[in-house]
Amino acid sequence: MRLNQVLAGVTLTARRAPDLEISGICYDTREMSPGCLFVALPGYKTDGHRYIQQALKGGAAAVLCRTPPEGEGPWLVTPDPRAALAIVSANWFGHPARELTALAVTGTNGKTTTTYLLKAMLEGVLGARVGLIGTNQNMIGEEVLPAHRTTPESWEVQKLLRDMADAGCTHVVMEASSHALVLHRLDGIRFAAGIFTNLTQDHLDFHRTMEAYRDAKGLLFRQCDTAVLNLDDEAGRYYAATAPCPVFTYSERRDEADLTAKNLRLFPQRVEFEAVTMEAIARVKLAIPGGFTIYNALAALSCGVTLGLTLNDCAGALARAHGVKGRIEVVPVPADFTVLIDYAHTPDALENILTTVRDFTSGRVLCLFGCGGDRDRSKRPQMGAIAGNLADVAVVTSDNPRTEDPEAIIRDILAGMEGTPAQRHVEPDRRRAIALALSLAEPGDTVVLAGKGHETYQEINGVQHHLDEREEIAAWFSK
Ligand SMILES: CC(=O)N[C@H]1[C@@H](OP(=O)(O)OP(=O)(O)OC[C@H]2O[C@@H](n3ccc(=O)[nH]c3=O)[C@H](O)[C@@H]2O)O[C@H](CO)[C@@H](O)[C@@H]1O[C@H](C)C(=O)N[C@@H](C)C(=O)N[C@H](CCC(=O)O)C(=O)O
Ligand SMILES: Nc1ncnc2c1ncn2[C@@H]1O[C@H](COP(=O)(O)OP(=O)(O)OP(=O)(O)O)[C@@H](O)[C@H]1O
Ligand SMILES: N[C@H](CCC[C@H](N)C(=O)O)C(=O)O
Ligand SMILES: [Mg+2]
Repeated sequence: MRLNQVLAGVTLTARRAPDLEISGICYDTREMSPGCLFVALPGYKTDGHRYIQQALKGGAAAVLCRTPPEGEGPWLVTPDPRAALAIVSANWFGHPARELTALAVTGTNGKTTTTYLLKAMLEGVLGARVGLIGTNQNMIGEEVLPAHRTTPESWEVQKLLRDMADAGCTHVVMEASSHALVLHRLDGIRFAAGIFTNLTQDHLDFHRTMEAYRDAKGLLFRQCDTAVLNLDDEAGRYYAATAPCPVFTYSERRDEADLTAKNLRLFPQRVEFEAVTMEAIARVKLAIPGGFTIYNALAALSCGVTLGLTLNDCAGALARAHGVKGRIEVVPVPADFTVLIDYAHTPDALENILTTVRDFTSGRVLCLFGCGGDRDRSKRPQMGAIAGNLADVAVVTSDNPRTEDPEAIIRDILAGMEGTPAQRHVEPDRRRAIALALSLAEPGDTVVLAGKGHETYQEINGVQHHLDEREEIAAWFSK
């Protein structure tokens, strides 16, 4: 493709490059191919501008950057290379989002679950082929592709959208992380609906304050036809008052919402309720337990209604939907206690899962958990306090320590557990901690392994070591 075609819509403040042919676009010299346009991204760990000479030596046809390198080029200067990367990527792939009905889900918890409900709903009601982009995996219809982050870099997002459109997908549902919104990974995509689940503490290492975190998520609504908002959440009410697009609201508690849930019934393996709009009432049955599941269902149903589907059809499709890997996943075990794996890695999620489990447990609740390294540290004592107050037995261990000392992370957690009633065990090795938790379980108990959900690895010092909690549970029972 010609460089000028790729640059359409990009603000350029200086240019020392002719209109040459380029073979692709790249933002990392470690994954570069000759002839590409290298986009230098100013980063948090290093700066892509440091790698410009390396990129040129490696055969980059031109460089798009914020500060020009020494020499005559070929280079082009743009004030915000991350924003520019999104535009050139969309140009390269021919704006695939325009060929799809795109839906985005943002919020602290429930994004992955809600995207799966939406996919099941659109497939069930419309018989549509639906793409999915999110934490667990990316999907083109039924085809599964690995995911490395919740929302990939704009180049990867646009490539996935192209592949989806070419494969006959009519819809895409994706998670919009707050990082992605701030870092322009979704720029240039118009969403038919942007769905907000909830806002509670997470990622303060990146956003610094809850207001900044809220505003990051709010960026989504600048590029949506409709904002679908949880009116029971303070941030949801804030967006309802400030979103620059039409709003559709859902709630369990506020009758002024466009869609409400009535007659809620929680069972050990499912939830049931009535979904009510001005026009219709539908009975909803969803085979995922937990009070928070009702909110995820309301989010999906609201989105269906904004797309013009009937509430009844949407409810019918949800009745056939099932749970998501690593989200309140019950692991079958040959014992008279229950073991479940859940992705709760925020204070709010941990509180929700432990409260939910308590309602259906005749014996004790045992909670195994840790906290991720190189992430929001202020979550740690909060999660400690929640486990200490809501579980009967807490097994404190490691999550993904990343580059931090696991013992130091555990100390941060234990600080919040001071004076809480739970019986406490500390075992930094997660494998051994799982065995310990299982050995402590008695008939009627529930063991919750929290934090790693679908993950099948543990990241320690930049290396991903295989660790699948399902395998650990099976190994313990086969001993
Ligand atoms: C905080 C954050 O999001 N960081 C992202 C950001 O990294 P960065 O700005 O720090 O990049 P950097 O390492 O300083 O490098 C700057 C530039 O130099 C380039 N480079 C670097 C080295 C080299 O040898 N050659 C080279 O060209 C890099 O490719 C990059 O373009 O831009 C990079 C390129 O796209 C991303 O890989 C990186 O994601 C990192 C891996 C990450 O862990 N992100 C997490 C926090 C994240 O995005 N999480 C969210 C939310 C999760 C959720 O709640 O669900 C997600 O969407 O997954
Ligand atoms: N609506 C909800 N409200 C509060 N907690 C929830 C909700 N839905 C799910 N959870 C809890 O949060 C955990 C993560 O759920 P899910 O993966 O759907 O969220 P997510 O927003 O995609 O998370 P991430 O940001 O890590 O991708 C679940 O395992 C469960 O404990
Ligand atoms: N998307 C989240 C996932 C956290 C998962 C948890 N297992 C951890 O490592 O903290 C993050 O990157 O913060
Ligand atoms: Mg997710």
